[in-house]
Amino acid sequence: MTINDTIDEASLLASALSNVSLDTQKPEMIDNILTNLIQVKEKHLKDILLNPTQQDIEYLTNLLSQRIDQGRGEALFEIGTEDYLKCIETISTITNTLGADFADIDELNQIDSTTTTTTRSKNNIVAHLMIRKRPQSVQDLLEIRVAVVGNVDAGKSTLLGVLTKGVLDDGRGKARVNLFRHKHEIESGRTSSVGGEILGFDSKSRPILSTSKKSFNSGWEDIAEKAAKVLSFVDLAGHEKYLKTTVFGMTGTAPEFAMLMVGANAGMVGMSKEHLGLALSLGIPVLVVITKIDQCPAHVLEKNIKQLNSILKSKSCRKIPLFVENNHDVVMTAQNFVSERLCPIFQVSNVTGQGLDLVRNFLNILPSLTKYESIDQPFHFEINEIFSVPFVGTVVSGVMKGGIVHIGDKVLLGPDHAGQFITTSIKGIHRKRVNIPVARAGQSVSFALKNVRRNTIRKGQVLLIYEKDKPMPASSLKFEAEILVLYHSTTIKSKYQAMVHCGAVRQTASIITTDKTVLRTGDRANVRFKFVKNPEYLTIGTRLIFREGRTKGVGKITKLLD
Ligand SMILES: Nc1nc2c(ncn2[C@@H]2O[C@H](COP(=O)(O)OP(=O)(O)OP(=O)(O)O)[C@@H](O)[C@H]2O)c(=O)[nH]1
Repeated sequence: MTINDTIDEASLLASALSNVSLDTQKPEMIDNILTNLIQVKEKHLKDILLNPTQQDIEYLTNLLSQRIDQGRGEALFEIGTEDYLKCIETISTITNTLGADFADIDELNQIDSTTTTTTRSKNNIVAHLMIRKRPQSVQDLLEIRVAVVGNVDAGKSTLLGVLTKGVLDDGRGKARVNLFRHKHEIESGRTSSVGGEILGFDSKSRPILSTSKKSFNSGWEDIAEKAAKVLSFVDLAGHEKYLKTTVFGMTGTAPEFAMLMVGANAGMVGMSKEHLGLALSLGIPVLVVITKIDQCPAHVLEKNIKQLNSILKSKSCRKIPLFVENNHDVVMTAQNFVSERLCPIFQVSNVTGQGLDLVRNFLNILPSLTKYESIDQPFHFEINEIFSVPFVGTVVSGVMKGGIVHIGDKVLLGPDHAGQFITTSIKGIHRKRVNIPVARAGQSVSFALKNVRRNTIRKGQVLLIYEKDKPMPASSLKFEAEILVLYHSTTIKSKYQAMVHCGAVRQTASIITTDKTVLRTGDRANVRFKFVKNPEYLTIGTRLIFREGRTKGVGKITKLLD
C-alpha cells in the first residue's frame, strides 16, 4: 500500500472532522484554559514579584486563587525575570497562603517549593511553574480521562505499565503483565476488555508510582490519597476483533483526550487509522506516542514518520503535527492542546526509557477540558458498568455528566423497557476505589444503589436528579440525527439497521426515514432512527457513531422524537 492509498483510507475514516457539523466546540474553553497560563512578563507584575508590598501580595494571591479555581485546582505560571530565586520566594509565600505547592516544570529534577533552591542559575530566562492545590480529600482530585488506542502490539499496555509502575519494560511484555484483566489475555498477550490504570501527580508535580506488586488496579487507593491530579487511562483494545469494545470505550467513558500509540517499526497499520478516525469523529484531541524507537532502524522510522505526518496533515485530518523534543515543546503543546488541530507527537522507548520524561511532563500539565459550568447543571450520570458487590449490593460505575450528588440523595434510574424511571437512592460513592461523600460533574465514580437488582439495570441507562412533583424525564425510541456515512459498500436506505453508539448507549437502531433516497459513502443527511429494543435517555448535540460490519458513520443528535 502506498502512502497515498493510506491517506485516502484515513481521509475517509476521518472525514467526519471537516464534514459533520462538529461545532467548533471550545472557543470559550480555550480562553478559559489559556487564561490559566498566567504570563508575568508585564513590567509591573515583574516588579511585584521582585519587591512585593503587602498589598501586592494580596493582589497576587487573589489573582492566583482565581486562576487555580478556573483550572480546577491548578494553574501554570510563566515567569521571566532577572532574579529567579527572589520570584520563587514571593510565589512560595503566596502558595503557602493558598494551601498550594508548585514545581518548576522546565527542570527535570523538579525543585521543592519549600526549599526555594535550584541547581543552576535561572536568571534572565523564562520559567514555568505548575501551581497546584494540596488536596484535602479524594473529592478534590483533578481527574483527566485519556483513551489509549492503537494497533495490536503498539505497546499500549506496556506504556501504561511503565508510566504507572515506574519500572522499564524488557521488550518481552514484562511491564504489561500487571494490567491484564482476564486469564486469556495473559496467555494471548492481548487486551480485550476496556481497562483502566491511573497515573497520579502530587501538588509538587511528582508522579506517584504504584509500588504494589499485586495485580491490576492495586494501589489505586494509595495513589488517589496522595495525588492532587490523576490521569485515568482507558486502555482500549487494539485488535479488530474487539472493535466493538473499543468504540464503546471511546464513546461511553467520555475521554477528554486520546493517546494513539504507534509502533516505530510498524507505522500506522491495522486498527490505528480506524482508531484515529474514531477520535476525530468524536472531536477528541489526539496525541501520538511512537513506541519501540530502541529497536527501529533509522530509515524505517523516517519512512513511518513521513507516513504519519502525511496522514495527520491530510485534508480530512487537518492536524498540525508537532514533534515534542524538549520541555519547551511540552509546555507549548500541552497548553494549546485544547485546540483539536494541534497533534503533539512523542517518540519513546519503554525499554530504555527515552522520551518517557516528556510524556510524563506533558500529562502532568495537561489541562482538563471539562466544562466548569457543568457542575451547575442538574445531576446526570451515565452508567457504563454494572456490578454486584457482596455485602454492598448493586453498584454502577460511569461518568458524571452534570451536577452534584451526595450520599443519601434520592435519584431516578432509567429508562426501562417502557421508558419509565424508578426512584432509588445513593447508598455509597467511590472515586478511584476510595469512599467519598459527594460526586461532581466531570468525575468518573461508582455508586452503590439502594434496593435495585443488578439484572434490572443495563449499560446506557442514566441516573438523574429526582424532583418531587416533577414529571418523569422523557426517553426516546426515535430521534433525528445529522449523519455522515464514512464507509458503505453499496447504498443505505430506510429500514437499514446498525449498532448506534452514543455516550454509554449502545443499541441497534433502524433508519426510518432520510432526507435522501439513498445514502452512499461520503453522503451527509438528516436521518430518523428508531431503536429496536428500548427507548433511551438522549440529549441533543451528543455525537454518535453507527456501524454494521464494515459500514460506519458518524453524526450528532439534532432532535428527540416521541
Ligand atoms: N523493544 C521494545 N519493546 C516494546 C516497547 N514497548 C512495548 N514493547 C513490547 O511490545 C510487545 C507488545 O506490547 P503491548 O503493550 O502488549 O502492546 P498493546 O498495544 O498493549 O497490545 P494489545 O493489548 O494486544 O492491544 C511487548 O512484548 C512489549 O514488551 C518498546 O518501547 N521497545
